[in-house]
Amino acid sequence: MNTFRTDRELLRQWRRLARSQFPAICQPRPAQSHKGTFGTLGIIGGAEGMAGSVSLSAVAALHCGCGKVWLGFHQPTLPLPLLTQQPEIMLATAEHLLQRSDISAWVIGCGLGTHESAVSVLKSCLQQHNIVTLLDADALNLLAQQPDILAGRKNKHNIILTPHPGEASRLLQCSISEIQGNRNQAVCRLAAKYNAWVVLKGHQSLIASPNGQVWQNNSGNPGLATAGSGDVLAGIIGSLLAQQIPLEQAVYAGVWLHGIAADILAANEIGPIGLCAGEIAPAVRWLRNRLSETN
Ligand SMILES: NC(=O)C1=CN([C@@H]2O[C@H](COP(=O)(O)OP(=O)(O)OC[C@H]3O[C@@H](n4cnc5c(N)ncnc54)[C@H](O)[C@@H]3O)[C@@H](O)[C@H]2O)[C@@H](O)CC1
Ligand SMILES: Nc1ncnc2c1ncn2[C@@H]1O[C@H](COP(=O)(O)OP(=O)(O)O)[C@@H](O)[C@H]1O
Repeated sequence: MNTFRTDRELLRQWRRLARSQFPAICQPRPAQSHKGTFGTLGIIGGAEGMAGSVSLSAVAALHCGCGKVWLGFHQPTLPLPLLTQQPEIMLATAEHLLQRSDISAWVIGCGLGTHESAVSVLKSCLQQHNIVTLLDADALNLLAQQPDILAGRKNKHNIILTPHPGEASRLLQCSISEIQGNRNQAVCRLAAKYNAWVVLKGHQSLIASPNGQVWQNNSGNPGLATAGSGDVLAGIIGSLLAQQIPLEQAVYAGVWLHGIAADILAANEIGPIGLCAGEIAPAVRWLRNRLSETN
């Protein structure tokens, strides 16, 4: 199941790059490890009609190696079909999940919606918990509408924003063409405005640190331009954060793994045309295991 053909030299190059730039994701699992060793990711979003978005994030997070995943749906009752699709994932309402104190990292926003009730869920997440938190999709749309949402937050350097150009244009109140016309400047402006880590997604995603250092990712292909692919990225980065991979490496490596997975899939005749977001996770799992092999 899910074995991918890859050119040996290419795999050697990926190993070299990963071991030099993000060594923490290349470590084999210690023999004495248990599920608690690899952290618990809490994912909040999935309002009515959008349960698929957080489900994609959660499945990707498990395939990327975190120990446990909790899904908190922004719905009064749980969407039951998901229970059978991936029974490893633990389910709760957003309200209940936010009461837990055993979460190692949060991802919030995929399919969250932008109603008033979503604002209070986002505020609770940011204010009750001071651990590393990734904001995507509707969490970014809410932040664009209410920039003071982050105001009560003690530590903003453990906040990661992952806008696509449309979300970036809302956050900076400018046009998408202005963002795309100078992506480097846009990602720096976002990092400075919110004093946070920012991934400006798209072809050659850019990552800016809160102090304005920019890194460009070169993996990936237009197969990733498909519904839910950003939700998968959020799950991958969240998974690495939950595993206590240092924040900088988790963000860089998450973006890189997501892109290489799409390249592996395309080389195996899965896309780029018609690649589905749910197909990315098994390729990420395969790749992480190849990177941690000793030869
Ligand atoms: N299965 C599911 O439940 C899915 C739920 N999703 C969720 O649906 C919600 C809304 O997503 P929508 O796609 O409707 O809204 P978006 O805000 O993502 O996109 C709306 C518009 O923004 C612009 N835009 C988006 N990406 C762009 C880019 N890369 N470059 C230039 N312009 C761009 C386009 O004009 C686009 O029509 C989010 O919360 C998201 O997480 C989506 O991720 C898709 C899958
Ligand atoms: N042409 C492309 N080349 C490389 N990566 C792409 C391309 N188009 C989209 N992507 C990647 O796919 C993901 C899309 O995310 P997003 O727009 O948030 O999707 P969704 O909201 O449907 O989940 C991002 O990680 C982005 O960098």
